[in-house]
Amino acid sequence: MGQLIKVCKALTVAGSDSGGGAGIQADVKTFQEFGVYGMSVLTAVTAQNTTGVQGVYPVPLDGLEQQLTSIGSDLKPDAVKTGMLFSGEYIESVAFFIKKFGWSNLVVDPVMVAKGGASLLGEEALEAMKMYMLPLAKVITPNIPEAEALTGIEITGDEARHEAARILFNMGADYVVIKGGHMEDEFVSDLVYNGNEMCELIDKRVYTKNTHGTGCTFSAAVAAELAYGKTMENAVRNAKKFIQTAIEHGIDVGSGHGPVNHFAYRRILHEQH
Ligand SMILES: Nc1ncnc2c1ncn2[C@@H]1O[C@H](COP(=O)(O)OP(=O)(O)OP(=O)(O)O)[C@@H](O)[C@H]1O
Ligand SMILES: Cc1ncc(CO)c(N)n1
Repeated sequence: MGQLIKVCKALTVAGSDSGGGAGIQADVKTFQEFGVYGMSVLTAVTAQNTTGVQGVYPVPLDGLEQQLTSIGSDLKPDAVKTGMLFSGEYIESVAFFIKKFGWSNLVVDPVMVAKGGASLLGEEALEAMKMYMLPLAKVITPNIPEAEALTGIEITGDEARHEAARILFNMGADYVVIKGGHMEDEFVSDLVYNGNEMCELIDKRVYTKNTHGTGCTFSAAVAAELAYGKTMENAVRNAKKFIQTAIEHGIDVGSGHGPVNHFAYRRILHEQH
């Protein structure tokens, strides 16, 4: 007779990346690495590889809603992460179901544009993101261009980044993490704001072209840690360690921007023991 094991569960609501480095695939791989049971609701299928995005095919709205209902009627996630949400209409629907099922520990990664420049969210969706998703978020994890789009502030230095964090906090998230991968410094700093204190998570910049999926992986790691009941402070600190190791040991596949290494953290821990 098999033994049944109780596990923590995390759900990602995002787009599929056929190339396996970002989107749903990055999220579920990351959940697995953290020992969390991963579930997924697809908003869209992207035809994508390390050289870019070749196509975006949304899942029909009723298909999105049925997936959310299927999860909600049977499996209660301990944390939920959203990534590519495709459109304002889809955002409104996802927010409706999150409220309906009372899901908490929501990590909103406001994915807008893929690294190569392809749009993953309609411009009309910005208002829906602010109106429906941010008030539900435990944490929002924009990169610099996303923080700029949501706040209307040009982030040219620390002062502006702090101001953007305050504005995002006032839109309703309990915590704001503005990721610093897009800045050019020797160290990469992610700014964390809880409405009270600003704190920075800092590590050395890795000079590599293999950074596909960094944002998805970081926010999925935060969700996995929240699913375990970790505090936000510990969740973001451990997620930063996880992504740093994954970038340092990037994977050599494809001819373009290769993916980060989702199993590096576990491998390295094993090698050390
Ligand atoms: N070259 C790098 N070296 C070290 N850490 C990095 C590097 N690039 C990004 N990071 C880290 O990776 C995480 C994601 O940051 P980034 O700003 O790249 O997100 P993103 O733009 O949303 O990523 P994505 O390409 O998936 O959309 C952050 O924790 C950031 O500090
Ligand atoms: C499906 C998907 N979601 C998110 C990103 C952001 O990197 C991507 N490239 N593809």
